[in-house]
Amino acid sequence: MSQLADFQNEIYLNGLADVLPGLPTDLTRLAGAAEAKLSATSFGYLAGAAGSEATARANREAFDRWRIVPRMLRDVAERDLSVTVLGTPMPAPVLLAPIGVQSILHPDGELATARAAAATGLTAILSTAASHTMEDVAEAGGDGPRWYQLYWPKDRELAASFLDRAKAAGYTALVVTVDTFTLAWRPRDLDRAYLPFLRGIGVANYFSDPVFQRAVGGPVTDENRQVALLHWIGQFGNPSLTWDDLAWLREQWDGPIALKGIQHADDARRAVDTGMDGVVVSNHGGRQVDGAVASLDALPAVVDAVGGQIGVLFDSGVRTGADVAKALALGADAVLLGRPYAFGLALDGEAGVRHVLRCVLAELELTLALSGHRTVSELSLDFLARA
Ligand SMILES: Cc1cc2nc3c(=O)[nH]c(=O)nc-3n(C[C@H](O)[C@H](O)[C@H](O)COP(=O)(O)O)c2cc1C
Ligand SMILES: O=C(O)C(=O)c1ccccc1
Repeated sequence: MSQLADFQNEIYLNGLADVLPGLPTDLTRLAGAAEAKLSATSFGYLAGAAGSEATARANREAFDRWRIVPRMLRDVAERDLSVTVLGTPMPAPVLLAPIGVQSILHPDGELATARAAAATGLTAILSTAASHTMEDVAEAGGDGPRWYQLYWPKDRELAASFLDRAKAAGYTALVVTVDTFTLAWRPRDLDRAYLPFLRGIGVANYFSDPVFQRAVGGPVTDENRQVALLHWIGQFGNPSLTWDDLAWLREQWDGPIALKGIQHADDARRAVDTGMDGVVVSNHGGRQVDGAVASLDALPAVVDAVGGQIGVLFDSGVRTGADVAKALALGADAVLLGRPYAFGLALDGEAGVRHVLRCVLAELELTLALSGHRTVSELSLDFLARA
């Protein structure tokens, strides 16, 4: 029977106070609620995007241009949305996108996110730029599945150290973000001259690293803090990387690897050719190249190009369960949820993230069932029509 959609029954039967942390169930309303709670700088960093934010808007508009065409009388009594993606079994094809610096949203930051993900059985992808160390986040997540996102630093030894630590802490798959070797032109942050890192947020995994510490003359203290921050700025991204470097990465990590930030079919094919296990079709939520194509519009060509040889994950612009269903119908194997769960974190910590995840999963299952689908594999382009 239905499991993920049980959240709906729980709300109706047990009442609002017992089930909901007072947050909207229309997930498109989360941003407004979070804005009222956060400082202008934190909200600006989270909700903002690159340039005129045209690509961030385009991500949403692309979803609106597809409409679902429900099918009837197909016996959807037994539903099962579970899938296995890059070796990880999941109750539904939804993961938590890597979002750095989460302590600007809530003091528990990534620890709360890891706990909420574990409670719902979903996989959280931890950012290299997390505000808590990957070891502490792994402990918070307990038995829950976890993947690690790499921001590939200039120093290979530091990169290798990150990967060793991630392996030791039980992260099973690696997501390498290739669209952000530097932050883009982001007016909301520029107008306030706000960067979390310069306030020491998002550097926990660097400052705690033995290779990093060696480079700054020992553990980071008040004395060498400025040196450490400057070293971080110099190390964070590597604009010289090419496809050839992936061979080295492949040697360092024996689990699955996915490249995050792929938009072009030829890049997706190169990911296959270089032995990657997956790609994440993403424009970083419109935060990098303003004017870039909507991520959903880039998805079909990538799906076509890889022809099932490797996994295709998707993010940017997903806000509701129906959005997840649309991306799956267009060929994604799974979808990463970004800002929505971060809004939940800002609003109510672990409970807020759990709320958002449960709403998305319930809405996804109801959308599929009410449209005549029992499993994710039954979805096809037939599910959609152009608006
Ligand atoms: C505040 C914030 C921080 C982010 N930090 C990272 C990060 O550390 N690593 C990364 O690969 N992507 C990062 N992303 C991008 C997300 O992983 C994801 O691609 C994006 O949020 C998806 O778009 P959506 O928010 O519209 O769903 C960040 C996004 C936001 C909003
Ligand atoms: O803000 C971002 O989009 C992002 O990816 C990032 C990069 C470095 C540190 C924290 C977040």
